Amino acid sequence: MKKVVEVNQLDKSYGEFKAIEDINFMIEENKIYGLLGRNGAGKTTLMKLITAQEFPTGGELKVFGANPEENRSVLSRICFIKESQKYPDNFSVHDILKVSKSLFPNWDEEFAYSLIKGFNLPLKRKPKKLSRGMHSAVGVVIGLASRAPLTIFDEPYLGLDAVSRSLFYDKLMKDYSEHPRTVILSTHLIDEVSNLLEHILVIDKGRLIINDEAENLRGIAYTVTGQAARVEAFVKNKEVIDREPFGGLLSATVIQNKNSLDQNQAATSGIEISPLSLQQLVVHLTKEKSTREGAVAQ
Ligand SMILES: Nc1ncnc2c1ncn2[C@@H]1O[C@H](COP(=O)(O)OP(=O)(O)OP(=O)(O)O)[C@@H](O)[C@H]1O
Repeated sequence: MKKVVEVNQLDKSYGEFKAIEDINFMIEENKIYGLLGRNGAGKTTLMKLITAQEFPTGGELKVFGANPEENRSVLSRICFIKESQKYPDNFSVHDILKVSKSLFPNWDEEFAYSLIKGFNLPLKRKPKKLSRGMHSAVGVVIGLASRAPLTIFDEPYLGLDAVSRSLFYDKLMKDYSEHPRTVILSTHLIDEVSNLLEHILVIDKGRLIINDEAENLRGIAYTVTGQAARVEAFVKNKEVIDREPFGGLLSATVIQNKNSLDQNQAATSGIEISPLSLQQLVVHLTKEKSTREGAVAQ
């Protein structure tokens, strides 16, 4: 297993404010990572550190085994598509593709133009004249066609409609299976992409609170719903991360493997057990009243 990114005790402060605090993780080659968290959690800051657009104030960061700062051999292997990516005003979409081709050694011209067609992008139009969704689609095309060994998408689809987002996910999956590479996808549309993601990193207030395989997370939390007293009895001694009462009913969210939940007891008490989606799990773990920081980080 090759390490693409290694982060040890990483800190990034802006003056007194700690945007990233004591983060440790590793990104392996040829996997799709989801970088998730609330607004202002520190996701973009972390991506900027990895791509050497910002510099750490503490700790160690290695990308492809080296410090990425002003390191051409590292940076030439990265494609970072940012939310609201900027392009020169006088460039047409065609010009942007031409420059991209010269920047990315693995660029696939044919793939790029097939994506342009798929997203209905007008080649001669300048960025200022593109709709918001079209503007995002240009970034998506570059990110995919770059085939960069480390491709990072930071909320790449502002304004992209559901059809175009679905096209993005399909193309990403298909191309990734034919040309494996490492992808980091930061998004708030977690349910939409949860099937694509193989490993999940969740940041909350600058700290890493989840670092786990998506598969493991799919089975760690359940919602238990039923008559309030029976639910309370059922969840006694279990780790409850949320309680939502309504009328005489209670919906409690527990962190527990379903296999170790007593299905018979649930059935006889008229309790329903349903798995929490990745999005619900992230919401539960990062909402304000949560005091679970660090609880599930490895
Ligand atoms: N240059 C800067 N100077 C001061 N504070 C900054 C700077 N850049 C980012 N921050 C702060 O660092 C924190 C993390 O910001 P960041 O952009 O990394 O969040 P994010 O997780 O990407 O959020 P979003 O989901 O809203 O894009 C925020 O509080 C932000 O205001």
